[in-house]
Amino acid sequence: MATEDNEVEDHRPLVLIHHLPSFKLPLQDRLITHFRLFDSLASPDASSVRALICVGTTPVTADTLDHLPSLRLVVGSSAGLDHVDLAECRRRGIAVTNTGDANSENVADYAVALLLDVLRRVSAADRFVRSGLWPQMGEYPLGCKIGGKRIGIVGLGSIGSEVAKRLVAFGCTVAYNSRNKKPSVLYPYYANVHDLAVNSDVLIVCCALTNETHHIINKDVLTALGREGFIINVGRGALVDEKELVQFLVQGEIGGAGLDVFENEPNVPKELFALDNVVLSPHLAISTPESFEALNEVIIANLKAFFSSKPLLSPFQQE
Ligand SMILES: O=CC(=O)O
Repeated sequence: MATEDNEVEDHRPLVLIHHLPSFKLPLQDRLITHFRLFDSLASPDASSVRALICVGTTPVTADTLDHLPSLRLVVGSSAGLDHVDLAECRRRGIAVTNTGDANSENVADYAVALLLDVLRRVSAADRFVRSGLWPQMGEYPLGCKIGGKRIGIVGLGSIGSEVAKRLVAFGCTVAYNSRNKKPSVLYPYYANVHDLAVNSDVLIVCCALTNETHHIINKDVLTALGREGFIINVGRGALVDEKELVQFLVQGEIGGAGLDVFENEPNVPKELFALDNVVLSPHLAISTPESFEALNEVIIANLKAFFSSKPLLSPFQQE
């Protein structure tokens, strides 16, 4: 429609891209076809905006929401939403979406990659070759077989289920812990993580970070996992008591770890750098071009549904 001064009226709904300077939404340019974007809480548009995209783990706090009196939707660009004050959103009648299961396969692949790397010592072998040590090779420390390992999955949501499927194909056995036993799942269920650890060679942490799951992997669980046990974390850093984990690794009281997430990202405890039985990764488990496509689609679909008063595609549901 043309306005009086012949400018074309812009019907694209207004959306706030909420991000820390260090975070950028992959494929953000594609959103511009559908939405009018701005990215500052200080903008005059903040008072009227109804939907916000939260980029990465940028915090959405009560203070953020105070700038946005008309806000009715927070669209998360991650599966985990521990950086969003969900209780405050609920109190203010603001709906929240996450990425649903759009990236579960990518994250599950990465959990398995970390597990293979730690147990078969792939990154350590790579460092060994690159540092020119192969010609003088004496006894190279052996890795261990994947098949037959008892895998304990902490959080059998869509990521955990994909991990289970993959590791069963490797000949592993799977058991799990989650808030509730899942009636349709045949893997053995342990109501607490300690008992799961006693009966596992590897713990794979895939659950959401909440008040209940904060430091769910603590000293007792690490002790139960034992010197031959391994831990893989693709959930959130604070699911593991990182200080304890570092102590256990430095003292050789657990077998090794594959970590994509840390308690105080991007800071990684320096003690881990010297350990060949630890694989470190900078919170990359979801990051593939395919996953960025899927992420973009789910964000657009949620926003379109919201602005046309249809049911949201992936309202956040706690596992
Ligand atoms: O960490 C990544 C995610 O929660 O999607």
